Amino acid sequence: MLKQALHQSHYLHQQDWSAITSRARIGIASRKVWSWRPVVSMATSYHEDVVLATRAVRLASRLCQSVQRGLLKQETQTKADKSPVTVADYGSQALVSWSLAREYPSGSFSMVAEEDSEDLRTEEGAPVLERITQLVNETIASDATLDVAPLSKEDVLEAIDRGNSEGGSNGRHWVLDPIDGTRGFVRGDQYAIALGLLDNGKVVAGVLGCPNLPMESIANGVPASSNEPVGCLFSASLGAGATVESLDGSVKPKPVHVSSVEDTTAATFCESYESAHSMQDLTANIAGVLGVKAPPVRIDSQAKYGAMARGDAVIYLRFPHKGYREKIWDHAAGAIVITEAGGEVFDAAGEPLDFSRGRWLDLETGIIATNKKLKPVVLSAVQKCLKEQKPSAKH
Ligand SMILES: Nc1ncnc2c1ncn2[C@@H]1O[C@H](COP(=O)(O)O)[C@@H](OP(=O)(O)O)[C@H]1O
Ligand SMILES: [Mg+2]
Ligand SMILES: [Mg+2]
Ligand SMILES: [Mg+2]
Repeated sequence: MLKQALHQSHYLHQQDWSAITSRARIGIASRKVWSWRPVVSMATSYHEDVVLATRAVRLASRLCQSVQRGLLKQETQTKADKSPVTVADYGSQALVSWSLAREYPSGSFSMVAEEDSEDLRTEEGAPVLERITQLVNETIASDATLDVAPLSKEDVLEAIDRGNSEGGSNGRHWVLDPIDGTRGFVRGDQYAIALGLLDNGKVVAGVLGCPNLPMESIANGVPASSNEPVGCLFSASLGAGATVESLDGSVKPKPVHVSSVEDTTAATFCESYESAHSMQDLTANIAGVLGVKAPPVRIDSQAKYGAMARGDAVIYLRFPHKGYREKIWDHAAGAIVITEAGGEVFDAAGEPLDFSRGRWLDLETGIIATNKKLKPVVLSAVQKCLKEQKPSAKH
């Protein structure tokens, strides 16, 4: 009902919207005026949403960086689904949620996010919650632009649980993966803070904070050391293109474009570092059919989408093992960064990903990203290899 009411208010206030200059819109938006937002249309600008998302992702990135620097073993728990979750996953979700929700009138904020507070509300979770609250407050206190009272443990739990929306095809919903690539994070490798925005079921904006991704190309793998700054922030919004800037703000945003390579033998591909997340024998077959010569670039998280958006790799192949269901937060921000950089993200049927169905993505076997020119030939190689796959290894 609430979503329906908000949806209607977008229509009611469309005239107000068009009367306001874009400069004023940004100023007003940051002063918590949201109810007059229009429904998605060609004329809709999501610039101010990107500004808010960027601020939230930068804040969360600082917490993640600080935890990764001093990562202690006891700061990693195992969730029931056997994926690791750290105090940084929770802390990042609490910070992004807190940072965004304070810009909305009470009750009008909706977010679909990976984590929830259930384990933190148990006796065993009490010290973990204590630590998360401390990290969240340290991060807020270190930001000179934020002059607010410290959050209580209850505030932190509430902020985490604001991510419990079911999303769907109506209204606006933020989509958050507070740490994508937790395994990479724990290993000291790549991870991303991935924040997208859905408007009536379509991803309209996205920000990817990649604290360990070098600003220089990783086409030949991630260099062990580099003089270039490390830490990228990719952002995109519908019709406005995609950009990369440094996470610390020292390098200003510049437009990014996917690779224009048209010859698959000159193409490179990327995939998950974790072989449990994608069938690497299948992706090797697909690469073989395409005549790809270079070995795959294997990195964790949606940092792959960011790297691809600036041309570091030409094709992204992801084929989870049988029974795995993809979640929207693992792809929403990355998908818009790629599409706004001129690429395409699709499943094995060639269909774009459908983010309108709730917390899960229902798709036809696998996720593929590449440039528009290569889509048909990559798709045909994918379909050929899937057909030839032994029935036992099939999805
Ligand atoms: N068996 C599996 N198959 C495919 N993806 C999986 C998986 N188990 C976990 N994942 C997802 O893969 C994500 C990491 O992506 P990548 O493989 O590109 O590094 C994880 O995100 P989290 O780390 O946020 O849990 C998780 O959602
Ligand atoms: Mg996880
Ligand atoms: Mg994830
Ligand atoms: Mg995650």
